[in-house]
Amino acid sequence: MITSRRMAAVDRNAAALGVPLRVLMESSGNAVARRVRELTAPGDSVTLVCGRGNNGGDALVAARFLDDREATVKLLGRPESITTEIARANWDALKAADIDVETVTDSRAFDLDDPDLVVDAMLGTGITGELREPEASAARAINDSAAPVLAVDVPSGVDADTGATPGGVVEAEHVVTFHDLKPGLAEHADVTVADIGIPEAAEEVVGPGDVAVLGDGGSRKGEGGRTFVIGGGPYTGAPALAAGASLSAGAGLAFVACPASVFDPIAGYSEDLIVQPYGDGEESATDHLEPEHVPELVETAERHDDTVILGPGLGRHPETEDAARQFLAEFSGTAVVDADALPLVPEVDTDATLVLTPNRSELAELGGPEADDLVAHADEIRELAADLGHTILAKGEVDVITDGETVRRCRAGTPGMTVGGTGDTLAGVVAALLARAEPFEAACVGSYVNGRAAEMLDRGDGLRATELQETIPAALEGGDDE
Ligand SMILES: NC(=O)C1=CN([C@@H]2O[C@H](COP(=O)(O)OP(=O)(O)OC[C@H]3O[C@@H](n4cnc5c(N)ncnc54)[C@H](O)[C@@H]3O)[C@@H](O)[C@H]2O)[C@H](O)CC1
Ligand SMILES: [K+]
Repeated sequence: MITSRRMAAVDRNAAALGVPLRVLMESSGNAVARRVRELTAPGDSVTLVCGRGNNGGDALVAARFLDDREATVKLLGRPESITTEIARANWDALKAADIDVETVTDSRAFDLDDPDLVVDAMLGTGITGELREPEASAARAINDSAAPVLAVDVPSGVDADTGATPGGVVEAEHVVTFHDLKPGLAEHADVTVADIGIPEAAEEVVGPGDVAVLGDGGSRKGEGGRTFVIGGGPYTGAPALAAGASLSAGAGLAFVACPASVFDPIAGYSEDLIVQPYGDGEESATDHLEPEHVPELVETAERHDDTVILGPGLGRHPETEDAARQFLAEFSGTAVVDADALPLVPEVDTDATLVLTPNRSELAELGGPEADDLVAHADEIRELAADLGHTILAKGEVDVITDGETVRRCRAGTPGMTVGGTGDTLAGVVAALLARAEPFEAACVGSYVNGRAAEMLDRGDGLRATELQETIPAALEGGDDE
């Protein structure tokens, strides 16, 4: 089952893999023609009623494959009003081949004759709201006719995602749909799912399509969230990189909560970060996170609905580990957990929603496989995510991302990314995306955007993590698709 939003992502990924929509439409049209042939005999009359979008385009292709049937193509509207380039190209191809085509400009004059089969290619996944004219009149004429109907992709009038038919629908005995079943077809009696050659990788490998549809799911696009990094102590660069990258990826504000002893260096890296030291009222400034600091951190993060990043540069002082455990036990918001905080996750019961971003050794410490090739062990990583109840983004040459059910892989990135700090920027990007996407999607797109940001720098071995902050915005815009 596939939603129209996911389908849009997969289409675009397929194009990036060298299989553009025009090629897919050729397969769709071919599949429609095959089904027409199964439902009719040579010489039978078939009327193809075509809308002006790609749903109509599918039937324009099908007509080219139907020379042994009496095919009549009716375009609803003027050829100039065809909305997509590929549908127009297929219209031109029909005309060039001297195949008979009719345009219906007055829907009151829409006449179906009495064909042996009607192909309903008026509207597919591009419909919004109730059927409008001329499609509404044409739908009535199709329903009044005694001819059986084969719908292309979905019966015109139905919402492919919900099955809703707010303004009437073509009553189709048969449906040929593409790639995968649509949720709105679940109740339909005769649905043929046609393989149109979308490569499996378009679904399983994160690509530009995943980035393109981000924010289309009713999420809070444009409202930059707040990132709250709990890190620093023995190291200072890591929390600053994570916070900075989250700003590059759209966070509105980025805070770093750190031990007072490292306030100066962290605050000195960038004027964009808001640095909040803890433990500065003590006799000598704290140099690591301790359990007594935790209640205030939890309270601050929850009060502002911040996305937390727990771990960068935190170190492994036993008191810090206790504090991190306590944070996880008390916090009920959303967090990315990275670095030294990762091994503590399996030890704690938490209500928080977590995205874990382990590298290979941290993955093993979490209880996952010890492996160089993460893809070969994707199933074990999925089981680990299911056991822990959190999303895992396992970092390797190819990243493996899983929510315990679905597994995707991401191969964006460059060999130069093995340099220190790129994991911190990744945590920052994922945290920013968590303000506008579900955890699994934020992890997938975060992995892709961090990798694309490195590819766009084109620095080879001289890559520095600080530089990624400059190309993350463009990578997220999806400009410069592969
Ligand atoms: N996704 C794929 O891999 C493939 C899909 N194919 C087919 O393409 C359609 C979707 O095409 P699209 O151009 O996006 O939309 P439609 O043709 O469904 O409709 C767009 C058209 O309709 C107008 N419109 C919108 N709402 C209404 C309405 N309520 N009443 C009247 N008119 C309406 C809108 O203005 C546009 O002009 C998909 O279903 C597949 O059939 C390709 O085959 C390639 C592979
Ligand atoms: K249709």
